[in-house]
Amino acid sequence: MRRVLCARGDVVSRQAHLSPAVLLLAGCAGAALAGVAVATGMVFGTAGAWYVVAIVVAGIGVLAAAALHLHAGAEGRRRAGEETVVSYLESLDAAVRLSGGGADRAAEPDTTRRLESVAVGVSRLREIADGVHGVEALFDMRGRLTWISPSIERLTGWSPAACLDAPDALALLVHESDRRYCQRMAQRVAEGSTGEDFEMRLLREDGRICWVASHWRPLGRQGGQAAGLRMSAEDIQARKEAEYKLLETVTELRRAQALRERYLARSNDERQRLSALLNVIRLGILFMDRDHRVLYYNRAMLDIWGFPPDENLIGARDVVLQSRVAELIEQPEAYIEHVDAVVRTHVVSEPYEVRFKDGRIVTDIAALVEAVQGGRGIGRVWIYEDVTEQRRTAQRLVELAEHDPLTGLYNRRRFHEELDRELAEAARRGGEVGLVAIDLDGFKPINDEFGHQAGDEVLVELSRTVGDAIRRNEMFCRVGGDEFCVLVPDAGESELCELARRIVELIDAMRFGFGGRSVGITASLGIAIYPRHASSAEELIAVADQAMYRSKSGGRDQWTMAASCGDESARMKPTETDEPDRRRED
Ligand SMILES: Nc1nc2c(ncn2[C@@H]2O[C@H](COP(=O)(O)OP(=O)(O)OP(=O)(O)O)[C@@H](O)[C@H]2O)c(=O)[nH]1
Repeated sequence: MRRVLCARGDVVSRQAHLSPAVLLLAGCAGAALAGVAVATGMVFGTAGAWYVVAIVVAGIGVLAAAALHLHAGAEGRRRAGEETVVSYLESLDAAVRLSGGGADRAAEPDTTRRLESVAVGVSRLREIADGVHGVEALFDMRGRLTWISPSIERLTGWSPAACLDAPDALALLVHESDRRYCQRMAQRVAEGSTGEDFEMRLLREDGRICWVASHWRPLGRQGGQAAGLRMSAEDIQARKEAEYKLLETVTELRRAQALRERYLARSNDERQRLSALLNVIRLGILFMDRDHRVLYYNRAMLDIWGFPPDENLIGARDVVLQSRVAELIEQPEAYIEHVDAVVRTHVVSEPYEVRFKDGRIVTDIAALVEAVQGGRGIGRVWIYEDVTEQRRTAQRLVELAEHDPLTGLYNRRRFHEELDRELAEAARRGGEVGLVAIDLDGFKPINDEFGHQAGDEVLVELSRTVGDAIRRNEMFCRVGGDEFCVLVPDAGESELCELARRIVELIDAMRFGFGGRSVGITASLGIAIYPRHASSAEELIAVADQAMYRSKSGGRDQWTMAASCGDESARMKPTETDEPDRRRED
C-alpha cells in the first residue's frame, strides 16, 4: 500500500489489490478438496453424490481462501492506517510542540481520544501547511513531486495542481540556469547529506524570475535511507533586488572611484610636469588664493626673494611675505603700495620694477586667475623676473652705442641727439646753446713718431683732463679721431670764452713722456652760439668748425668766437682779414 500526502493534507489509502497468488492458493485448496471428493466418489461408486460434495467442498475452499485473503487485506490496511496515524502523530507531536501543547497527550492510552487528537492535529497541520509563507515541497526518491504548499502559487503563479501535474516539477519551477545545480543538491541529500542550502532562481509563470533561498532535507530517513526529499524555499527576491541595487551602487562607486583615481593620477602627472617646467624656468611664479594666501610657488620665486630653498610658504599671507621682503628692497613702502593697487584691479598689471639693496632689479607682473566657470577669480598669479643682467647688458649696449670706447666720452651719435634736444629746449625757452669745437694740433706726428699707442694715450689723458674741467650741465664728446666738442646749455659768450680759454690752457699744459722725451700738444678751438650764429644743429656745427679752422689758420693753440650772423664772410670762409678773436691767454 502506498501513502500519499496530497495538497489538501488528506490521507488517501488505496485499496489493496487481491493478490493473484492468494487467489491461486485458495483455488488450489478448493480444487484439491474437490479432487479428493471426486476421487472418493469414484472409489465408492457414488459419483453423483460425491460430485455435489466435491462442488460444495471446492466452494467452501474458495470461500475459505477468500475469507483468509480479506482478513489479510484488512489487517494490512489496519497496519497501514496505524502507520499513517503514527506518522501523523509524530507530525502532530511536532505541530503540538510548535503550537505550545504538552507532550503528555501523546501518552494518553485511549485510542478514541488519540484519534480525535490526530484529527485535530491533521487539521492544524493542514492549516500550517496551507499557511506557510515559504514554499514547502515533498519529493519521492525518484524526484517526483508528491506535495507542494499552496504558497507556490503566490510565489510563482503556478498552482500546486499544475506543479503536481507537471512531468518534471523542477523543470517547471526552477530557472534553467540553476536547475542542474538544484538537482545536484537534491542528489547529494538523497545520497546521505543531511541538508544542502543554496540560492536559486524560480521561474514564474509570467516568465519573470524570483530568487529563493532553498534547502534540501531528507524526509523520514530510517537506517540511512531517506523516504523522500523535502525542499523548502524562502522568497528572497526583495533581498536579492536590494543586493543587486547595492551591487550596482558599489559597482558604480567603484567605477567612479576608478575614474577619479585615473583623473587624479593624470592630474598628478600634469602637476608634476607643470611643476618640473615651472622649476626650471628662471621666472619666479607665485600663486595666491583668493584669501591672499600662498597656494604655490616655484624655486625661482624663493631664489629671487631671498628665501631659503627649503622654505615652506604654503598658506602664508601676503602681508607676511611683504614684511619678510621689505628689508631687502630699496623702497618697501612704495612696493607695498604697488601690490595693494594691483590686487584691487582685475586686469594684468603693468611691469613694476623693484630695486633691491644688493643692486638687483626685479620686475613683477600680476594677473587674476579666472575661475573655470566664471564668477569670482580664484586667486592671482605673480610673475617675478630678475632683470639685473638684462639691464646691465642693455646699459652696456647703450654705453657702447653712445660712448667712445677709447676715452669713454659721449660719441658723435650721442652728441647729435643731445644737441638736437638742447636746441629744441633752447628754442622752446628762448635760451642759448653754446658749442665749442676742439681739434688737436699736430696729433698725427705723435702717432707717426711714437706709435698709435702713444696717440691713444694722448687722447685718453686729454679726455680725462678736459673732462675734469667740464661742468655737470656741460657735455664733453669725442666726435672724431682728434676732434672733440663741448655742448654748453644756457651759456653766454663770456662764459664760453672762459671755458675755451681753460681748455686751451689745460691741453697746452699737458706733457707726455714718449721715447724718453717730453712731448706736449695743443688744440685749436672754435665757438658758436645758437641761435646767435646758427639756426640749426648742422649750421651750428659748421659755424663752430669754421671758427676752429680760423684758430688753426691763425696759428693754432687758440680759440675763436664765430662771427655774428650778419657777418657773412666770417661764417663762410676765413680770410687774411678775418682776424680771429684771439683771446688766448698765455
Ligand atoms: N692714436 C690714435 N690716432 C687716431 C685715432 N683716431 C684718429 N687718429 C689719427 O689722428 C690723426 C688725425 O689727423 P689730422 O687731424 O690730420 O692730424 P693733425 O696732425 O692733428 O693735423 P692738424 O689738425 O692739421 O694739426 C690721423 O693720423 C688719425 O690716424 C685714435 O683713436 N687713436
